[in-house]
Amino acid sequence: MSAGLALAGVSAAYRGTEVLHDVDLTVARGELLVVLGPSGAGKSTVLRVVAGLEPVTAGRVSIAGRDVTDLRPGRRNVSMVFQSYALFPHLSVAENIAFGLEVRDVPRSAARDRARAAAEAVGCAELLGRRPGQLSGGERQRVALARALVREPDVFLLDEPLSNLDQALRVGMRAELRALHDRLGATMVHVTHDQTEALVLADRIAVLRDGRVEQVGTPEQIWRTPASVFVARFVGSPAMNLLPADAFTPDGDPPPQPDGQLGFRPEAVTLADATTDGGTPATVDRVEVVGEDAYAYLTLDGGHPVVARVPAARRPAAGSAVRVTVRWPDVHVFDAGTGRRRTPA
Ligand SMILES: Nc1ncnc2c1ncn2[C@@H]1O[C@H](COP(=O)(O)OP(=O)(O)OP(=O)(O)O)[C@@H](O)[C@H]1O
Repeated sequence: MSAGLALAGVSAAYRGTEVLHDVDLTVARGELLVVLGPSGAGKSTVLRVVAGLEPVTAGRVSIAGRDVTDLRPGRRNVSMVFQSYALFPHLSVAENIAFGLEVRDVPRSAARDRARAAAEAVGCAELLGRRPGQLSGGERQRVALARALVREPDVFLLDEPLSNLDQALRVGMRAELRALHDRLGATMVHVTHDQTEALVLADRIAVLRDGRVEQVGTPEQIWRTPASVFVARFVGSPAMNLLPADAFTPDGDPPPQPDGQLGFRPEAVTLADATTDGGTPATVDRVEVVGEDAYAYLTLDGGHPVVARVPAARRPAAGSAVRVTVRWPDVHVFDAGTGRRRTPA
């Protein structure tokens, strides 16, 4: 794997309080890595450390095979796109895009040509004469991307660039961003707290929790074999069900160590009439219909809550009694103490 970016044993602190702890991450050249985690996990700090905006307290950062740990931001050849877009309001779109080039002494006419090419690449060439105040959120986002692009960086750092857009625009821009990545063959690190965005966009996802890397894997690995209860519950909506092993008996042959905590996704749950044999008795507390799907919120006999995803056309009625079945192959077993995965990957 040729190295686009590597963090090795990186720690970082704000005013003496460590917020990144011994982070190891590698991003291959041309790879799109999404850093996913809840608010405060340290996602932005990872980007700031790579960009050189925050110093490390331990570890090394290298970009395109070059150790940049002690280099100032301007010498690292990275471009960062912020959630706020950070455009200069008094400059035109063309000047905003070219700004990074002019401070680098690129001649004016060359800078103008490159700004136009970057604007064309992200579909905002018709906006070059406007000012940021005259743009929609989606248009500002394109301009911010063009400004990152024009510098031809070794690594793009994207800090929640889609979070200020409405849902429809976010979905559209997400696909465009992925297409742009593929066209450029760019090395990108994209930060988000949105698990769907991560699953759709990423080559690989790094899940961050309290300043530590909890798991790194392809979207499929993160989804199918979450390494811990934290990852299992963070990815997927509604969240994976989690029960103590003695509260519930799945169907079929159990794995070698069926004790600990059992996790299963809402879509792994089958509901049957209360009069059928087998399964665990439960009561339906409430039902939410979302288009073709329905989410049934249940309480098992014994008091544990479970969510089931079923076809809306076959949803149970609130207040009714049902039987809940889950098959062992759909069950993830986690250690009750550490929360780490027990069932093999
Ligand atoms: N300038 C700062 N001074 C002190 N503490 C900070 C500073 N910036 C961030 N922190 C703290 O560092 C930790 C990590 O913050 P960071 O912004 O990297 O998290 P994040 O995962 O990007 O969160 P969000 O999704 O909310 O942006 C948090 O506990 C935060 O409060």
